[in-house]
Amino acid sequence: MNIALLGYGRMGKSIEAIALTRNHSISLKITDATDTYDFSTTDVAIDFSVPTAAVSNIKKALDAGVPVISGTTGWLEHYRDILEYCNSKNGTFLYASNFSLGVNIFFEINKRLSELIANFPEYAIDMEEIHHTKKLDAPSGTAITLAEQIIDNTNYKKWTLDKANADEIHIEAKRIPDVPGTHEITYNSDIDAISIKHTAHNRQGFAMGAVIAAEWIKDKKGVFTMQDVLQINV
Ligand SMILES: NC(=O)C1=CN([C@@H]2O[C@H](COP(=O)(O)OP(=O)(O)OC[C@H]3O[C@@H](n4cnc5c(N)ncnc54)[C@H](OP(=O)(O)O)[C@@H]3O)[C@@H](O)[C@H]2O)C=CC1
Ligand SMILES: O=C(O)C1=N[C@H](C(=O)O)C[C@H](O)C1
Repeated sequence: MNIALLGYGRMGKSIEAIALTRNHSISLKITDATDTYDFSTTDVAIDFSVPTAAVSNIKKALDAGVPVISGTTGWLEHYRDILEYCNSKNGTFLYASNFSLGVNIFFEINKRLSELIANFPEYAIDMEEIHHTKKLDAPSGTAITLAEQIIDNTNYKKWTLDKANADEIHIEAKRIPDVPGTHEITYNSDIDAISIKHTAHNRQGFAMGAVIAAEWIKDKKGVFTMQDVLQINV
């Protein structure tokens, strides 16, 4: 399979390394909006770029009739527009805030734990995410997914980076050099605390997940998620 890399930073390079070990080739590397987007030999495009470039990158791939995967975070206010755009082009699109198998298992645990805790208001929630200092967005896309899952199952109404009201989920976003990605959710009562935590040791899980998603999506039409790819259900 020929893969176009829309964004060739930390993740683009990790994806390239894994794609080559799985006998794929890289057809295109884009690092700037002024680059030439020649998709003529591309089977699937993978966008891991910057929040301000993701929408344009995704649309360019869809315009060329190329299935596109995006892992870029920080652009999700345009997610619905992209779904409509993809459908209007009879195209193929998959976004995930986190492509790693471990985090996708963690998402399912988070959903179940929040369902269980929903009936017990004595537990107050706190969420922490830690990433490297070069990360452009806060909170992380993964933290937003986790918070949205909890909001779907409980009386919490929204998430905030600031001091939270009782019906808000506080997300503490810490930036520490070289940390690939840590997410922890704690439910605290006067009596005890329940915590779940995922720690990425490196970027390999994200990159492997993106390549597996690209292999899976290649001949499909429509809008998909990593749940479709991994079929994890608790
Ligand atoms: N979903 C997931 O599983 C994961 C998502 N991410 C997300 O992926 C994104 C990229 O992360 P990471 O690789 O660490 O970031 P990097 O900053 O290392 O890479 C981003 C790259 O995009 C380039 N770029 C800038 N403008 C454009 C453009 N118009 N088109 C294409 N590329 C462009 C940058 O070039 P330059 O440096 O010259 O500006 C840079 O090389 C982030 O949003 C991050 O949050 C990261 C890990 C996992
Ligand atoms: O920027 C990163 O590095 C990461 N970004 C994603 C996010 O925002 O959740 C996924 C992972 O945590 C690493």
